[in-house]
Amino acid sequence: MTDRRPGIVHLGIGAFARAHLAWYTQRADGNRWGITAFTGRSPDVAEALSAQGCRYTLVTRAADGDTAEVIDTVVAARPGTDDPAWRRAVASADTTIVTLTVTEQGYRTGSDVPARLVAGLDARRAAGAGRIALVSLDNLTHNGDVLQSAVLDAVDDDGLRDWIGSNVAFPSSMVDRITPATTDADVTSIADLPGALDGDRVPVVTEPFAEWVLEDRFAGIERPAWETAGVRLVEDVTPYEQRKLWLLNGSHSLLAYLGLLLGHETVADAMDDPRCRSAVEQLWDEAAAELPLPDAEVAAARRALVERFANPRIRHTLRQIASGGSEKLPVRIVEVLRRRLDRDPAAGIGPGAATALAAWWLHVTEQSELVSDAGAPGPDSDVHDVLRVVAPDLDTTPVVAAVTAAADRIRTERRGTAAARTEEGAHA
Ligand SMILES: NC(=O)c1ccc[n+]([C@@H]2O[C@H](COP(=O)([O-])OP(=O)(O)OC[C@H]3O[C@@H](n4cnc5c(N)ncnc54)[C@H](O)[C@@H]3O)[C@@H](O)[C@H]2O)c1
Ligand SMILES: O=P(O)(O)OC[C@@H](O)[C@@H](O)[C@H](O)[C@H](O)CO
Repeated sequence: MTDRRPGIVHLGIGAFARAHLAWYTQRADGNRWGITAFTGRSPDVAEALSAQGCRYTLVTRAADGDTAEVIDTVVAARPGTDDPAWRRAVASADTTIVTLTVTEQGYRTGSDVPARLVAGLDARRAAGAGRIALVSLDNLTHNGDVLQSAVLDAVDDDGLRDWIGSNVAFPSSMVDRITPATTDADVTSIADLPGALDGDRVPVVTEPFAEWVLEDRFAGIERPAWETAGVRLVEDVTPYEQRKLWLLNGSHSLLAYLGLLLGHETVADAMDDPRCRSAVEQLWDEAAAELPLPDAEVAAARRALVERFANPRIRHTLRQIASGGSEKLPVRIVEVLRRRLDRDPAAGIGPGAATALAAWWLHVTEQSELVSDAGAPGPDSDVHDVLRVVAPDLDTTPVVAAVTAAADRIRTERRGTAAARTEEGAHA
């Protein structure tokens, strides 16, 4: 039995929530809070976690070695299909926080996430359980506002809409900790690691770095003392989320598409390729020009990213990051470009953004077998089809010319890579 108060309900208990939310909650001083976790789709993680008492090993993987700790903040794990349990958990007076990691798609038209939240909130209103905060931990701009709109769009009862307006807070947050999908090799390799849970089937491997900036919108809502664990509570999360989305996630997407085209498998491999690295630096220069932050802070974030991306022991696969580009590129790349052109229409698209869009175009057309993205244009797409999906307002002659030229350069680099491989093969 746990002595933790089951005050947090989480939807989408994947690797990230277990490396971030659960870890921060374990480190917080004061009352011990627990998480009732629901999977977003497949029940597998809930079943595996339940089979081991919901405890699991968090492996912190630094460039020079691993450390392990057992996380015990998840107090129950349920399949997302268990609707009665979901309603009960959200309606419980113990619960004051609902957190989500449901990917970018979870907020889009066609997702069932908003309706599930509304069902839970309706049960809470009926139970008279009081105020609650819904906290998105997904990589979206103004994720709290996006979540609020998605929830309100799914409500068709005016009384419930009014209740949500008075009783539900939607703080935005910036979350950061590179957490790749756990591999079978990870499961095997932790068996002998001191501090690991015996026989763990669902460990999580993450990097040493962690950051969480959270809007302080919890008036009348109890929450863990996350600030004692290093969480920064702020009035406005905007500059922090822009720093993270435009520098980290933007370059991740660029590395994913360009790196896959040039034959790389992981972020660290791609970062080691001067062609990818110089495109990343160009993209960062373009983002830095639009960021409302002191130069020194941006420079420090860039230095930290070089070190984090180069960690050779974190196998963050480009294929994982490449998924869902049609949802990710508008937020990570196109938003910066739009601001650049608004500020100075003569500036044109920068080389970093042009390379990122060109690489995505070639990814969807020349590597269609790797594409995992329902919103992506098909394998016969031209540059206009690509822009129509991620930047319809930017289908202009200069943008088309720059993206086409960048695509030509990448094709030439690909031919160079293929020729070098053939030659290496001949000499082997
Ligand atoms: N992994 C990271 O490094 C990282 C870092 C920061 C933020 N995030 C955010 O967390 C999200 C999840 O990452 P993860 O590493 O835990 O992935 P994961 O694949 O391990 O887990 C994803 C979870 O989301 C659920 N899900 C996926 N699509 C859904 C949908 N359309 N509707 C409802 N639920 C859905 C899945 O069932 C699963 O429970 C990311 O998309 C991102 O927004 C991840
Ligand atoms: O998790 P996704 O699929 O939204 O994006 C892939 C990565 O860019 C992302 O997970 C980063 O690793 C993460 O945002 C780091 O904090």
